[in-house]
Amino acid sequence: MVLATAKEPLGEELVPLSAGFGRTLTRDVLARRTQPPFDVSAMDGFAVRAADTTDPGAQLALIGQSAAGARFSGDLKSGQAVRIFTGAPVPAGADAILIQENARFDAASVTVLEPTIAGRHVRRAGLDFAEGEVGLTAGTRLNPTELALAAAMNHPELPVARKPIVAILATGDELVAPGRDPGPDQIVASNSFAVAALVKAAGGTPLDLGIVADDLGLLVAAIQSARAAGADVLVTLGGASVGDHDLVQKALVTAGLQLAFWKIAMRPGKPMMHGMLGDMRVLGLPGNPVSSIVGGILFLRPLVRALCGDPHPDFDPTEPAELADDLSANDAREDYLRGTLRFPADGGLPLATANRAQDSSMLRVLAGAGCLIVRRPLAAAAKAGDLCRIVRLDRFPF
Ligand SMILES: Nc1nc2c(c(=O)[nH]1)N[C@H]1C(S)=C(S)[C@@H](COP(=O)(O)OP(=O)(O)OC[C@H]3O[C@@H](n4cnc5c(N)ncnc54)[C@H](O)[C@@H]3O)O[C@H]1N2
Ligand code: MOO
Repeated sequence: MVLATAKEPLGEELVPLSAGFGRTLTRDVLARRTQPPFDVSAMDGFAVRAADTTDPGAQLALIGQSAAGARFSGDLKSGQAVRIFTGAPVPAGADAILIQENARFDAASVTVLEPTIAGRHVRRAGLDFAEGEVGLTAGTRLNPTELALAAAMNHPELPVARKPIVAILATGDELVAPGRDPGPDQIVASNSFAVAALVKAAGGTPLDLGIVADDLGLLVAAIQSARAAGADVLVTLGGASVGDHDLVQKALVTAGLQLAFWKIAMRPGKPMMHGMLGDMRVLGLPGNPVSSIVGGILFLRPLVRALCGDPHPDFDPTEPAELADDLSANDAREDYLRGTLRFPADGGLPLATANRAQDSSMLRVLAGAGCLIVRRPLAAAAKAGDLCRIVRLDRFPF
């Protein structure tokens, strides 16, 4: 349902290559030229006709030089050689390179020490790609190698999806920003920093709306400020449950939210909500730090990827592992247990151990976790050695 709100990328912009890393292409990118554009030497040595080198000791007349960026413009004939360097155009009439280690030479002549064969050390024109070929496809999230390829294809800038703006609103009378002096009943707000980093990692632009107290009027004003700022997505943190001070849903509805769902069969993250407020997507994450971060990984990241035009935003973030310990049967909520990983020396599947403490307030446990162990709703008890699925936290993607 969340991804259904992001069927199309948000729009296109051209960015210079230097700003392309991590951006998602909106179109196929075709080669604007052929690479290499001409036959090129792959080695330092001599351009020759291979047939002239079959007899060790054969002597060839040295008639000129071809360097990278400055070709030899004449024709090479039988019995002749041209001094050549890596990256230089192979002269017309030559069909092979004799590397200099296999020759003796002076200013006028070359003596063959080892024969070469036709085509040896010659990179043919178009070896890498030809003009008009598709080098990169729409939906690609640009990595370093792809940026280099785009440059080689002679593109100074690339068409990419506009970055989604994700407004992040922390709620709660008890919250103060890090580094302040919390009052006697207050705690330090932490969730926004994780959610903002997840947004960035997924390719969006986080917009921190700060902390708003549990006050209907203030909440409605903050929600409206997200719309005014042009947010594509609003993430609220906290106030999602059923308590008297959980006003976020009421404020969202007052501001015009069309609620799509509230509460899911998941632990952590049960009181999650989602809907549309005009054309702004809203994800209401629970306030417990672990709940908001796990919800961010499983729901917000795919949404941001979809808005960037990723053709597979719903890819499965889980991978196989082996349970290191027994696990008891699960209840009706899909569970994401914080766990540690060990990697067997034989290169087999990682071994996952569920942490004893699983309270959704415990950030130190989450930060020390290598994975989330996924337990399906109503999963039967499991034994050490059983296969399981994990979401790795020690590396992307998440
Ligand atoms: N009677 C019921 N009570 C609760 C239920 C329920 O089903 N029935 N669900 C529980 C579950 S599960 C969760 S999760 C929490 C989530 O509730 P809220 O989204 O309303 O979250 P808050 O009450 O605002 O906060 C929960 C907890 O997290 C702290 N918090 C909030 N925001 C932040 C932040 N930005 N940074 C750090 N910590 C934050 C807050 O102080 C609370 O301790 O509801 C259960 N209750
Ligand atoms: O399901 Mo709530 O998110 O754990 O504590």
